[in-house]
Amino acid sequence: MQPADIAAQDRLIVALDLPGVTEAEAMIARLGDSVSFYKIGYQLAYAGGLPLAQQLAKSGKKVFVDLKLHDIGNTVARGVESVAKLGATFLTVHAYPQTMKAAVEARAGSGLKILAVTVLTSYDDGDLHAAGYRLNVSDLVEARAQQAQVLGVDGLVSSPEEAAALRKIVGHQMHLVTPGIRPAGAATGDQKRIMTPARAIAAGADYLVVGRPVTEAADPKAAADAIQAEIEQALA
Ligand SMILES: O=c1ccn([C@@H]2O[C@H](COP(=O)(O)O)[C@@H](O)[C@H]2O)c(=O)[nH]1
Repeated sequence: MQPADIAAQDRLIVALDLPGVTEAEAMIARLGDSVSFYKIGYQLAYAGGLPLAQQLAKSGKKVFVDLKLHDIGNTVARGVESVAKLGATFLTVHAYPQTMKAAVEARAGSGLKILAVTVLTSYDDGDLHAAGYRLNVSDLVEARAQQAQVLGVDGLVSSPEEAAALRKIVGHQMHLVTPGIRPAGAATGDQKRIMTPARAIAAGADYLVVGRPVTEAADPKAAADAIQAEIEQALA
């Protein structure tokens, strides 16, 4: 799907980083029609969130299963086959060649799209060097994007800070999905490479992943509506 084909409302993906299914269902009910795309990550997946993912997909919402898989190829492939049965739209794997290759082969014939996590948005150059990498963030993101493209991965997860450079490398053939989104004045938390929703869209991001600025807002629906309005304005 080309970016022009993505409905504006689907560009906001709300991360349901909540303790359980009861809390997640309450948040989904509060957000109502304001949000059409949800992300289920570690916290909720390990607390019964995968059946909820299936239920959400059946109800017409789009679902991003953010499990950031990374293991030997066979294990990744079998995990991808299981997630493909949930009806989810996106599944993340870490951007290591063996992992990406196994995931892409295993999702063939299903509607599931594989996203490769390039460099986590909570990392800066110092964090990468502390982890033993010689490359800085932008060089590693770009190198991994090139490998992902060659391997047929469907999309990339990066900070919006890298979106413009990634567009030049991968064109419009891959989805650019960007966490690290902070509306002006929002708390940064543990994110290090951040942008506002408007700047992320202007930089070329297709999808914006937003968790705490929505789920921890006093009025989550109003927070989501404000981000949707910012996205629409940036697209106009
Ligand atoms: O590089 C990455 C990859 C994934 N994430 C996930 O996105 C959300 C962001 O939540 P906020 O509360 O808006 O910070 C969260 O679920 C992460 O696991 C990411 O932040 N960075």
